[in-house]
Amino acid sequence: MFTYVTDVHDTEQAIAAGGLVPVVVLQDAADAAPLAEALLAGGLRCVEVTFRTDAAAAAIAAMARYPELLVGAGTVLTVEQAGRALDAGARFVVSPGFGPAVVRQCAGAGVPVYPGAATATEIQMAVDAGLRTVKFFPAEPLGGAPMVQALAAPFRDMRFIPTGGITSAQLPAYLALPSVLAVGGTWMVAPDLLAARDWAEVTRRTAAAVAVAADSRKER
Ligand SMILES: O=C(O)C(=O)C[C@H](O)[C@H](O)COP(=O)(O)O
Repeated sequence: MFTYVTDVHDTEQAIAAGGLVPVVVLQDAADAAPLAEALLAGGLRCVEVTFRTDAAAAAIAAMARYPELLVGAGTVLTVEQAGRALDAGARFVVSPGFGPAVVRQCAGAGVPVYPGAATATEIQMAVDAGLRTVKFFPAEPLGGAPMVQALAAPFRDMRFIPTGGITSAQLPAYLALPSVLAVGGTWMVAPDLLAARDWAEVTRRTAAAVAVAADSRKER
């Protein structure tokens, strides 16, 4: 349980605590507050709001008002987006690939940044940049948990947030790996649920995922 995150280490601990990063695409920032409450009711205290829509910055600002929720920004492709994310109160930043300018900007601001990495070369770029956690994207098409395990072998200090094509069914295989910090995905916050404002179903899927994640961790 945490109420306030002060540095990179605390942020990673907070993300690792639930083992899940719901990846949200919000069309309307007015939905941010009910969504935050639905996730919290499901037992999750972390969310990634993607810059796939114009509502992202306002949604991050609305969710950042919940002190028990760790709110990050996703799909951050440019320094302009990163700046808006940080101004809105994002406490971590995620990108689909490795963007040196975004990584430098976040590191300079002291905000944890998790760039996407799909190959050993990209992981080595993250090592060069002084990072110790990357998003592994797109996880399922790239080979899933066995691929993470294979990549983790030479990168002993690297932690991974596999994301892309994952649902509850694949969660245990990923979370059984000590190198996996958390698993990201949209299945708890699927676009059809958000469009229908079906917050009860978001809470139900979140609670189910939280339970699977907790069980999977016991296997480590
Ligand atoms: O937007 C980004 O920055 C991305 O890198 C892509 C998302 O993480 C995936 O789209 C996750 O979505 P699912 O595969 O539905 O779980």
